[in-house]
Amino acid sequence: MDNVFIEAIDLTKKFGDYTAVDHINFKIKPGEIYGFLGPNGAGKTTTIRMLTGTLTPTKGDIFIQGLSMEDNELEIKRRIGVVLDEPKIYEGLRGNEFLDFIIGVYQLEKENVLPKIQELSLAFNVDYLDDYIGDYSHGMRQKLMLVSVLMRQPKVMFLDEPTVGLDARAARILKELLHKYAEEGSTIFLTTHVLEIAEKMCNRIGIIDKGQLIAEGTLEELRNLSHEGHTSLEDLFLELTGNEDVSDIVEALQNERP
Ligand SMILES: Nc1ncnc2c1ncn2[C@@H]1O[C@H](COP(=O)(O)OP(=O)(O)OP(=O)(O)O)[C@@H](O)[C@H]1O
Repeated sequence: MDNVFIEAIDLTKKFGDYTAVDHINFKIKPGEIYGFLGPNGAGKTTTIRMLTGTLTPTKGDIFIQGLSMEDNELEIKRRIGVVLDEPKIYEGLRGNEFLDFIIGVYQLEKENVLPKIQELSLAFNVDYLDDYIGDYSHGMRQKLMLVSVLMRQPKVMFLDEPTVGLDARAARILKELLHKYAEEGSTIFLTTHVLEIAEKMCNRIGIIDKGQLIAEGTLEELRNLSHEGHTSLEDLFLELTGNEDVSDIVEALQNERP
């Protein structure tokens, strides 16, 4: 168990009669950047919410660094870092007040963490820490959340659509940083529906569709799954999720133009 940082066993979430996540199993090791890929409504956010302890599964187990979520939710929350798609942060605080708050909550040593804040702020062009969060754009909030998580260097990180709202420069910096953290032994679980991101950032990819994990592997392994000989992740993704006939749809839409 000790060489697995994130484990989902038979993970299931039902909302009423609807099964949003359907008996999912995976194991993610230290040093892996695992991309969780799927079309809209496939169950990515629901899965990440269960893995981070904000949503209780209907069935199944979660282990983070060998600790069961059921018995160790608080300790797991202390250890992990989470950046959600729509960061909900205190609008009435200034950026640096929010970071101070996080330093207090996690009882971090200021002298260790302040240089990291400086480094990360420089990397992500976060030069607005004196301003109120309420006045930030989505991308500015996203970058503040990234600073607040990365400054702690958690060994297990969950990022929901991490590049949405980031400009090209910030997205590139994030990619480089995640690779560096993975090389140092951290595990990163990220969701995306941007295939290029999965292709460039992740060393293993799981594809979820209608709540089920329909394929998993390195890009190379996934390519070998293609019956049609697809080599691009985009074509492969469309083949596996049964959405291959998009060209017909696009053509039909073009024909509808006045
Ligand atoms: N609280 C909820 N109550 C009822 N249904 C929900 C709830 N949360 C999610 N769902 C449903 O579960 C399914 C999976 O949603 P989820 O947000 O996990 O998808 P996703 O893969 O993250 O999609 P997207 O890429 O569009 O963000 C959807 O059909 C959604 O409508």
